[in-house]
Amino acid sequence: MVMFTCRFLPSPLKRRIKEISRDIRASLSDMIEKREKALKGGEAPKDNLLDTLLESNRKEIEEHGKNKKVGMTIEDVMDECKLFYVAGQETTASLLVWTMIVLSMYPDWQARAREEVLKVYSNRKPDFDGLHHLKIVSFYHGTLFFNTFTYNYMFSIFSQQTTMIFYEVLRLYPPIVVFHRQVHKDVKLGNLSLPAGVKIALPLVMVHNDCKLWGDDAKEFKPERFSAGLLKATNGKASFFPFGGGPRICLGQNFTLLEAKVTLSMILQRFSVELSPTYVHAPCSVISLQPQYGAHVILRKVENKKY
Ligand code: HEM
Repeated sequence: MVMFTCRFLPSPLKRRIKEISRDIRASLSDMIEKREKALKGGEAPKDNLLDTLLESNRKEIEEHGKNKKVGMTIEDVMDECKLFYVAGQETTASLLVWTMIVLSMYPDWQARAREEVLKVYSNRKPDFDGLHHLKIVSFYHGTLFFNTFTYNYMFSIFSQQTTMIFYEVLRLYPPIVVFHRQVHKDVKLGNLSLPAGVKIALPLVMVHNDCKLWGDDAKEFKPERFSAGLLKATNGKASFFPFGGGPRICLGQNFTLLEAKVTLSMILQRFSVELSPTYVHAPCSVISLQPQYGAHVILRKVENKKY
């Protein structure tokens, strides 16, 4: 994979990428070895992704001992760890950065979100139960996606709470702006006939900003469009998919919204945020969507008697 994607890069850069890839592999392999030894030695699994993977793998192999095809290899475990890190870290950071920028641009929404956070948590550390009471930051919704399979899948594993502000940020500034797919067999899609093997790109950022789908105010930040739920906001159309869709939909979407809600709550409890005069609005996609010249925002401690 590294070889393929690096084909057109200058040699020193290719060498550096290979070095980094080797270092990551070595460090992961070392961690896995240590945890495997500890688990085999009877230590209780820790509550983290690596131990969960190793433990479930061990049980699977124990149950189907003679079948060599069962269970993950160390390479598989390493790939899963890398995938979760890459898929989860950059994207969540992008969501939070754009949220901070947008709340600096819309102080009224910032004030509404802070008021709600302080009402629910006061100066306490945000906990899971309180997240369900965040109406501006979150709301109850029926979810919508492309097909019954995905709908059921989403419905069954994700809580019904999501985020008005975060959804509007994800609509206007989706961390991943385009998906790629390869057609496996000849298929007719509307007026298009796609032969097997063709690669297609779906620029979701354009769909998210399309006036025909979202109305004349499509380019404006209006979290209230999600106030009655996703189904209502999209009018039943597949016009909002920051986490992809179908069987390969993002595994971390519920987790990321939870993580982002806790982080935003903690920031709003303590700080107000405003745009610096040096901020230049220039979204650009470098793996994830980023503010090209940085997120120049000014944080001020909130005048809150509780602090
Ligand atoms: C704002 C945050 C996030 C966004 C916008 C996002 C978006 C996406 C997108 C667009 C996909 C591809 C879906 C497709 O091809 O249809 C994806 C896949 C994935 N995401 Fe996320 N993601 C986010 C956070 C996370 C987090 C926090 C984790 C893990 C903790 C995570 C784990 C994954 C995994 C494992 C996949 C691959 C699923 C598969 O191929 O079966 N993501 N994500």
